[in-house]
Amino acid sequence: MDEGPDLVTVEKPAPLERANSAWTRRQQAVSVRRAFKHYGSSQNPNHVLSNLNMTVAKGTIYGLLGASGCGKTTLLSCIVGRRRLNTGEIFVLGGKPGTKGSGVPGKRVGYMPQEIALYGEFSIKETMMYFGWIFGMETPEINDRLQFLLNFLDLPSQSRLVKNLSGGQQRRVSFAVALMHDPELLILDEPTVGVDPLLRQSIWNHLVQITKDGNKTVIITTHYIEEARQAHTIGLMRSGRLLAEESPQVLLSMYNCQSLEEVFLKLSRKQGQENSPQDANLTNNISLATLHWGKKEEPVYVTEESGVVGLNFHQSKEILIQDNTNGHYDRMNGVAVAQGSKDDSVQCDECSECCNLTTKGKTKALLQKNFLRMWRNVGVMLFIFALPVMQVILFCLAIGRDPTGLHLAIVNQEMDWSSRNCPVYNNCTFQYLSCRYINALRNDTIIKEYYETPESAINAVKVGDAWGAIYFTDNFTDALVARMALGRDSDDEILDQSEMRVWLDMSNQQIGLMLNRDLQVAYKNFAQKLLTACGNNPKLADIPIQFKEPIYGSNEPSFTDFVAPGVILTIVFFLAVALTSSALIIERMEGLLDRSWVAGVLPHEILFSHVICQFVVMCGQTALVLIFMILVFGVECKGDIFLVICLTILQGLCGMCFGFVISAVCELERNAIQLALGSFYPTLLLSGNANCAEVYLGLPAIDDGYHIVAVDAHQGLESPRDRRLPRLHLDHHMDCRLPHDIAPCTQVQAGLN
Ligand SMILES: Nc1ncnc2c1ncn2[C@@H]1O[C@H](COP(=O)(O)OP(=O)(O)OP(=O)(O)O)[C@@H](O)[C@H]1O
Repeated sequence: MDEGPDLVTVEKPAPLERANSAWTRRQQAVSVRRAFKHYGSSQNPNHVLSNLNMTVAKGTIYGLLGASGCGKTTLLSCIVGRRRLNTGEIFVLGGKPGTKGSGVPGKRVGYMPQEIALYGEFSIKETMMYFGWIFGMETPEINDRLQFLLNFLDLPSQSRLVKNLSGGQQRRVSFAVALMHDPELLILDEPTVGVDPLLRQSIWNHLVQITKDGNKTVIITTHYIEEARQAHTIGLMRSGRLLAEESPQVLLSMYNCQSLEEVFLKLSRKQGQENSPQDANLTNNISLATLHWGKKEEPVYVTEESGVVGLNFHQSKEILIQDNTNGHYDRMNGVAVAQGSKDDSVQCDECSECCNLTTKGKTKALLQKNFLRMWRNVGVMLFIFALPVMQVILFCLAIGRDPTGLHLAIVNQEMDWSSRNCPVYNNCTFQYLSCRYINALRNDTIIKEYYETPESAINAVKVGDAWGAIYFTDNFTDALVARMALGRDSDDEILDQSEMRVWLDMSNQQIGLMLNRDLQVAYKNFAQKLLTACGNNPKLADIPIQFKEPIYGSNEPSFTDFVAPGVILTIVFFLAVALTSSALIIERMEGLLDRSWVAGVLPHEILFSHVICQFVVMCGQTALVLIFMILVFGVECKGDIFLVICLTILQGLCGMCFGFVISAVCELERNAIQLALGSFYPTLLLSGNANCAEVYLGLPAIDDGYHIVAVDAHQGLESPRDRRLPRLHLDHHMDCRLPHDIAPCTQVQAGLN
């Protein structure tokens, strides 16, 4: 039985060697050392990369193969700087990804993620423009490159929208984006899925072509293992480790296999057998060393340098390097200083770029992206512009007006029920005062329905046919006259008979209070007219409180005007919350944010572009809302309109910030929607905008001025106890002829005349 190849352990390097090895690592396109990565909490981690070493030489195609879920995408996302390792080191193009001046993420890499990660609302050309501008390319240059890529990848017309393309076409557009700026390092996560064999071959040919001169490097993952034969190196990955890292030819001959698939299966089986629980933490180097390689005499090279895993690793790399037409090998070994200085100069340029907040191209690309996405989405456009207008119209039509058509069940035992005759006298006649009072009730809000008995009227209220019932006794007029004439000498019976009795349905507080108010206002009007007809001062009908011209507002304030500012602010605030709270989430979920970040867009640039876009939208919404409120519905604006606009926009900015917080803390769109909706009432109620809250909660939108009148009149007239209080007061302290008589005096005066 064959024994595995010997493991050649390399001694711990001396300081100079270590410096050299660090230098050598920087010369590789990608070098990963002792990489560990897990998802989830540290208590319950899901280990994805376990002590992984990987070396990708410059100017090569590196095929990363492995079963689904073995960690390929995770490794690639760490290489492009989208994720961080838990421990370990990565060098990409001489620098650590994510550090200033490394150019990674940025235009030095071209990344094609596994998901499509393209804006569906964009055409192919717009997609290319977007990424081209981000990469700092000029428009004519982008156009040239676009033509080449359209032909090369056999793409449909450049004006076709990405969302209308087939899955395979979308993948090709995604591939074209990665190739767009002709990057130094191309990272392709399954680019050939859904691509026909002919095109797949031409893609591979292209990759071979671009790596020929040694300046471009490609890392590619694929599930079509056999197509990876065209790669210079193959990394076979399993369970977060590299089982082998070799050239395809060496692997095939080493394992005596016809296909790479067989090699992979062999290696996987071996690893499965060898990987007992106790050696699970050993490095992949050691587990490989224990494999039966079939070439007993050949040692496995395990050096920190190569991160070696397979046989003859260092050799195969040398061959590749020597193959490079521009003498890369020589430079690496002999002209190290020159190479180093080249890298330094690259870093320096990048540094000066880093100092700028953003670039013109990125700003242009991001702004155009945000506006185009909105413009092309009919739902979003309606949401942005039609919704606020609709809300304003509904508010102005539905809120602040008195309800109309309220049925009132009237039982008037003074009138002739059979002929329904209820005569109304407008002179100083004390007959049928009940009919005169009923005539004073507002006809626009109250629909008068006559009933024969109090029981039937009350029943009408109970079954919902009327909002209230009012009852006049058969000698109401006489009792009222006697009450006015006798004043303090009136007995209980006179007082009782002279009262109209009212039963209201108060289940709807707003309607109940409004009817209450109208019944009392009608009494005031009735008394004033009677006093005037009898030659008395109608003011005697008033309660002795004189409301002067208000310091602010008017004596008859409009409820609509009162609530309008709150409604305007609420509309602008919550529309801003709704628009921003999911903006980032959708892009994040579709992998669009990741792709833009890998292309070199920074978080503050994304935020800035959204703020600008949202600001423009908010200005439009503010203009629409104010035009409809003030110009169309005549809501009064007495202050400075400029201040109104500023305050409204500031409120919108608050909504936008709140939306961004939601966007940042929520992973899924539905969580964001839940949080945005759930925050509606707490925000409304805690913002001090109680009037607005009243409207939204459906609380009575009763005019404050009337409310006070209603409360006073209520205290003076309704309950027997309250009714006596003013009288006692009158008995001891007041003369009814004084001009400041209180309400009961009105009745006395009216009766005396
Ligand atoms: N964001 C994440 N949170 C938690 N676990 C994750 C996350 N992303 C990936 N994983 C897990 O990490 C493991 C490796 O996933 P990864 O996507 O890197 O595999 P892969 O080799 O690219 O698979 P495939 O070939 O199917 O794309 C999987 O078990 C996956 O469930």
